[in-house]
Amino acid sequence: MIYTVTLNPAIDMTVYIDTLKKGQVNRSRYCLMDAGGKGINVSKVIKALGGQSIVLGFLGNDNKDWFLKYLKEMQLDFDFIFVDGLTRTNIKIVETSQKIYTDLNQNGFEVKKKDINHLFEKIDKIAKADDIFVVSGSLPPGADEEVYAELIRILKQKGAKVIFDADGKALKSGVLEKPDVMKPNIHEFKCLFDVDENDLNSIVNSAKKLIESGIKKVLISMGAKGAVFVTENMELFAKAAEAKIKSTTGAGDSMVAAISYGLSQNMDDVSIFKLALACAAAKVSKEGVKPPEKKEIKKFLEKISLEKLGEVKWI
Ligand SMILES: Nc1ncnc2c1ncn2[C@@H]1O[C@H](COP(=O)(O)OP(=O)(O)OP(=O)(O)O)[C@@H](O)[C@H]1O
Ligand SMILES: O=P(O)(O)OC[C@@]1(O)O[C@H](CO)[C@@H](O)[C@@H]1O
Repeated sequence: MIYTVTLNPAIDMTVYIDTLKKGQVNRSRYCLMDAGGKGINVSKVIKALGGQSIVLGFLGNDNKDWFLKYLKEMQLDFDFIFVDGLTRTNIKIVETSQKIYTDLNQNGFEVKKKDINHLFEKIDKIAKADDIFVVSGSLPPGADEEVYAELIRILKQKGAKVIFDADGKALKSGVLEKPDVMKPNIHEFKCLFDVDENDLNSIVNSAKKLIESGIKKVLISMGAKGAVFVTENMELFAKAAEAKIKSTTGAGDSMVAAISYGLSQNMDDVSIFKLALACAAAKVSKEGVKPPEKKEIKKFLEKISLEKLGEVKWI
């Protein structure tokens, strides 16, 4: 089974506006609301791919009804730990005139020590060998930066596979526990290594250090510039597939969905990377944080071309 773990979910409010004017009253053209947070977006795309997953993590008690209704309508399975307070609302501004995408993310509800202990106990009970756990997103206030590291330790002791996507100090401590797969974007990757984001070789050489440390696959996403995939056997680069962009939110999560689904189906690395790029392109073609449909993903899959590193001309 695939489990996605989201400790800081969010109601994503995507606001479409021609141009955002700072310091003025702005009126949106329209706005979409989605139940989000990284792992939840991953589960949406796993479902679109025809896979099954269970959403785990925390959810705020005070506004849980709307959120749960959304997940039920999407036919997603979930098993949350409910905590005091409101699940945060994150604002995603899409400026249609200039294609600028701005995120305004909130801190989220405060979790207590007992909530964290409950989470560890629950995951310790659930996890079995060969399960796949996606551990992703920011930590809510009250959760110390070691929480992901401890979670990865518990999961690895059980023999579960861990796909990890975090930022900052939580990323730095989690990486030491050697998750099986990592999907940092280039900014997150720069928390770990002092790389020049315009120099593909320096990115690959740093990713190889993670592979040498025992991490099996590292996918570094670079927004519109594409992505790099480094595994024990290969180093690949691909440009982002051309797409009519409606919202970039959740593009990285779609890649994580492809990796987890691909692993659950024993897909090879090349197929996993292609699927990740196709899922990302299909996602950015959707408004708000809506998952793409399988037929849309398939259409993009035909257009993905990979380049072996060494033959790449960097743009
Ligand atoms: N502006 C864009 N144009 C074309 N493709 C894009 C664009 N933004 C993202 N993508 C595709 O989505 C992939 C993931 O994007 P990105 O690196 O922004 O992930 P991320 O920061 O983890 O996203 P998120 O946190 O919103 O899920 C990219 O590698 C690319 O294939
Ligand atoms: O604040 P975090 O947890 O880092 O990111 C949260 C978030 O931006 O990630 C998803 C997109 O990846 C959105 O659904 C959500 O709002």
